[in-house]
Amino acid sequence: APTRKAPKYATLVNRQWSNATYDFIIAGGGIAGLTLADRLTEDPNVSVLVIEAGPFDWGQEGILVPGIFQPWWFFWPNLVSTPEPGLNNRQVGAITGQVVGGGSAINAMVYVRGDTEDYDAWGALQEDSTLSWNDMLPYFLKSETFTEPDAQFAQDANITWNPLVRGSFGPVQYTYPQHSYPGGEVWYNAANAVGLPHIEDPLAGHKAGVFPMPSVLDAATGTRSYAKVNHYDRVSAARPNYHILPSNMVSKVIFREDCKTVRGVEYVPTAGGNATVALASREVILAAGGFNTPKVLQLSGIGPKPLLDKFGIKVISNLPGVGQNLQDQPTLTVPLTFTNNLEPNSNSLNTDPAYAAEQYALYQSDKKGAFTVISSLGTNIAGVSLKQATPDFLDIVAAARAANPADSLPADVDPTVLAGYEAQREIIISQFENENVSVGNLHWGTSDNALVYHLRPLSRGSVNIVSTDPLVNPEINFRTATDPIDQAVYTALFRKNRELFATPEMQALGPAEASPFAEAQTDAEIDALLRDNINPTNAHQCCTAAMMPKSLGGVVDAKQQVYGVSGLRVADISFWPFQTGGSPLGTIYAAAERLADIIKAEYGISSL
Ligand SMILES: Cc1cc2nc3c(=O)[nH]c(=O)nc-3n(C[C@H](O)[C@H](O)[C@H](O)COP(=O)(O)OP(=O)(O)OC[C@H]3O[C@@H](n4cnc5c(N)ncnc54)[C@H](O)[C@@H]3O)c2cc1C
Repeated sequence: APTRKAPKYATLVNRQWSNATYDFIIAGGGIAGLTLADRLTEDPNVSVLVIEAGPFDWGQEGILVPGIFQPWWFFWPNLVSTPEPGLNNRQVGAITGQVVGGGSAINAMVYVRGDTEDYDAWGALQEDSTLSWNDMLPYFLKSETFTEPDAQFAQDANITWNPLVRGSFGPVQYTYPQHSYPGGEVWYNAANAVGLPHIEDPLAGHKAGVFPMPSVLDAATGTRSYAKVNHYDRVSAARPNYHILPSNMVSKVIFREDCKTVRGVEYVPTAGGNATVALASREVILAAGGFNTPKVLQLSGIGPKPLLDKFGIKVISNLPGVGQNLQDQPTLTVPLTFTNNLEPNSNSLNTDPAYAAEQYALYQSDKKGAFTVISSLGTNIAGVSLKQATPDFLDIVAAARAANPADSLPADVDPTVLAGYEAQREIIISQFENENVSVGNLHWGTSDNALVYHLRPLSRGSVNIVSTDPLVNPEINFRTATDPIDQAVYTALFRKNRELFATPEMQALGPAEASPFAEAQTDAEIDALLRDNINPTNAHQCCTAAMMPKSLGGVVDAKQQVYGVSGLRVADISFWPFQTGGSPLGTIYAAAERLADIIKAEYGISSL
């Protein structure tokens, strides 16, 4: 591979010029984008431009301090779903970050890897893929540094871990919040009492049981460890070859005369204005997240031909899967009242100014206390397998197998997309049978609501452009709860949450579900309640440019290269075939580390 001198520009590009040339241009400076940019620019001869739709944050406490958590600073504006057919046509806000660092700058910092079966199945779905849990584990370790909590605190807070699955040298810092509320221990014991055992290490590949949540908290500073800090600030001073252009949106990928080989990108100011072209001598890498990567692909002529034809976009590669296969991890907030809740709890920072002042002083002096916890979240969570959720789990499995997969997708679905869904569906149903694999999470932050998460939906949604204007948001249709099996699984999880709150441990606190939740008792009543109250998104949108064979509606190959063109890859959460049982951030960092090695090997790019 040719080696070239890096251009001598200021590291932070804050002006634009036409036809600037880089080796790699990355669309989107979120988790995947900045991880790749960092690793590729380890070689001083490789130049990288990251074009990011959002601005740099200005170090506000709402981003840095978990207890002050104000994610709305950088929500992508005006993102709303279509009326959701499975949710009584409710329209819901769709959330994703628009800021340097992407979701990592505003997320809830919960760090939980997926199950071993997830990564093994992703690899098995794709020809020539080496992807598996064993392949991913070294990249999890490379991506992160775990700081052990104080030994006495760990013992008191049920924190245990297996050092073999915890990294020590990577850029992403994580530890545990240095705080626990008394109600958290009660809930922990109640979870044990309903058959959810203590998990030694939720990062070891299984987590069907209860555990304290690891958090991407930098133990040294007490602040959020996010991609801007761990993959840009950490290295930028020494990397004149690593540029970020903030507040600009890639509108489309542009191609050479052969209509196949990538030439660069066109981009526009996010606030509106003229388009500019930047050229990539090697590759363009899309890392714009689960909603926007498919949008950029479609605007570039890569997507379902009928959609592209509708907007008069020249078809570069007819890939019916682009923008399909949308999945999230729906959430349900169960409102609660208590006659005898313990104080302090996760509401106390809001209701008790003296407590808040004392905790803030403790945070400032020792990086400990309630401000190390994301406000509104507690510190414990429980993964629940379908068998743990309901003794009738095999009935749900049988019903899922008996159903016709085509009934779960829109009538006009492309046959390849349907074939891919059928393959995924069988994998997910077999996960339902596995007592080690979680299908949901239960969480109580110790105040006035409990959360029930659905991790492995069978329903599939879509993201499709509605305009050729790059500043217009795509149409987002989650199609949550359109598959009846999802409702059966969610009902089992909802009942499991009730079982937990009915234990003597929790009953001592006098909890009651608020109306209309308390009234819902039969399966039919719970089904109706869920349709009125499920939030289709936990901001974990994924899988809209999936790594699967083209015959299965896939968009990228085993090296995450987009089918039908050369010089274009997808690095972000869009490449996932289906959701894992974890929270996404750790998998995205690790997968980007893995992709960086794939690209470096191809071009002979050196590492530090
Ligand atoms: C409020 C919130 C809470 C969350 N909580 C958790 C949690 O606790 N744990 C967890 O694991 N995950 C959590 N997540 C999810 C997690 O943060 C995301 O899954 C993750 O950030 C996705 O990484 P990514 O690299 O795929 O994309 P992102 O990190 O979303 O980065 C994509 C970037 O691309 C930019 N972009 C988009 N379009 C363009 C374009 N056309 N041109 C240029 N730039 C573009 C965006 O502005 C964004 O910065 C949460 C997310 C949110 C929003």
